[in-house]
Amino acid sequence: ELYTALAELEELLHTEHALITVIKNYITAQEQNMLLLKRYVEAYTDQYKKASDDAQAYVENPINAYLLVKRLTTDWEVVQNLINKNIGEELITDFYEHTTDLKFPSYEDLNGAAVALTRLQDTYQLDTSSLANGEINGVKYATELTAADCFELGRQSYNNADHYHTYLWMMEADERLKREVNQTVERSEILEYLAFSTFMLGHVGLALTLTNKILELVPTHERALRNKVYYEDEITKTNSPQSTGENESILIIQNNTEGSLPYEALCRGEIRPSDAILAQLKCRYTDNGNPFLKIAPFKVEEAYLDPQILIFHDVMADHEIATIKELARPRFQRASVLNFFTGAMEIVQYRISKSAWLKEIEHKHIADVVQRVEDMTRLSMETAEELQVVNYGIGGHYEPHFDFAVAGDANAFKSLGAGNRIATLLFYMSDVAQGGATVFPYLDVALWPKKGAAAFWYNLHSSGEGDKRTRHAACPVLAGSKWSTLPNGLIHSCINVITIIFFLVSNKWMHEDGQQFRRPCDLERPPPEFTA
Ligand SMILES: O=C(O)CCC(=O)C(=O)O
Ligand SMILES: [Fe+2]
Repeated sequence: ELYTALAELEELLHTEHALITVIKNYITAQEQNMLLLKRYVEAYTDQYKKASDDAQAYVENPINAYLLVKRLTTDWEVVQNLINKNIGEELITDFYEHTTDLKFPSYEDLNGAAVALTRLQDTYQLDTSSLANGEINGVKYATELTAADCFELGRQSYNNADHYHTYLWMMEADERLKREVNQTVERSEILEYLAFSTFMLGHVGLALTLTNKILELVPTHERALRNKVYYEDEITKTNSPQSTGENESILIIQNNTEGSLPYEALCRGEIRPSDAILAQLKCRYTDNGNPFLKIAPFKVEEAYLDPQILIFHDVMADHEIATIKELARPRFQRASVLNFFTGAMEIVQYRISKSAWLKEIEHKHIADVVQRVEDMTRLSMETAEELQVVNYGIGGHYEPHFDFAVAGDANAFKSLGAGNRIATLLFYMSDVAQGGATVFPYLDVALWPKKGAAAFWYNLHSSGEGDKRTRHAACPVLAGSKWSTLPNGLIHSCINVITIIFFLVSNKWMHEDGQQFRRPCDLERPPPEFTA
């Protein structure tokens, strides 16, 4: 699976280069073969012409007689071999034998990439035809899609039973087909998918009109003939209105309920905290009381006050970022999520990225970063020595979630080692051209990734209870590549009823240590007016 991390998609360009080479080799070999065949046929024609002038005189010459026999025996055998020669098969077998290190995307990748595009389309409210023009928010990023490219997007949506996007992309394919000189797809095929998706979206009248169009193009189209009867029956049975064409298309688009989730408006940068809240936010230098930081204090920006969300600027150097990326690349695995009911780690559509874990002892740069986390947060890193490196793929995202385990859930606690995740520190290791913000739907806060910066917030109240206001999401990456690093599991140590139960069932309780002097426990509770 390659589409879930951009770092892996890059490798596909090597594959593409190898494919270009093999196709070129095939053409050269085929051309040489043709050249030889042309020479033979010219020689045959030449001799034949000479012979036909006077056949008898020609064969009376013993050399001519010999050559005639030769041409029709060994020469002909050579020619037959040239005609029969399967250059393609040889080249392809050889290609696969010698390029075992090349990565090939699978059909799941194709489907994943197509779904990602439709997700981006919804989240960022991108108009289908601009996207097909290779434009994202007015910036031209890619080449134009052909009718066949749009058709394939529609077909992938159809495979996922996503009729709305099937409809949008098949409409676009049909539009584009009208303008294509060398048509890349059959119109009847587009119309078939269009008819089916409009029917599934509840517009049987339009489905019938589209099916009639198929029959104008291919009067013997068997499926269309059957569907026509079915749709006509359906119209009489349900007393459905006849098609209104254009108006009905508008209705289909307006009735779409996808893409209207509130957090997506935050992803688009349409919402921000009130001016009253923003006016209170400050930037400052801080040494966190650490003498070591006196001459090089941290640059801290407040992104929100209650709960506090901080941005630390310039806390990861370019050379550290390069080391971390290099170490993580070969180890990427699809990020999974804990199933609270079964306790198993699962791969889910709502979290699309790849992760790798790096240990402090692997490289000085990692140890330096881990030490910096301790200096920044004043939390002990004893229980959080691993760094999780994340790279998001096409449309990669993580839908709204809490970073703390839901109270009362023994499985969730088990996965955390010991105790709940007290805080999250998120290093951004790349700028993201468009999209990819970390958003907090309950706070109207959006943090835009900035290379070398880090976001920090407490997930738990100091009582140990989860702070529901910290619910957050990673918005889909619209353009660019998003890399981030999270020290894993900053562990809280407040002993409450849940953790006591956990102690009793776990043998890892020795890890439950470290933060009690850094962030003392108290009885602070979530504000009563807030219910998530
Ligand atoms: O990458 C982001 O913006 C957020 C990631 C996140 O929420 C997580 O990994 O828990
Ligand atoms: Fe998170």
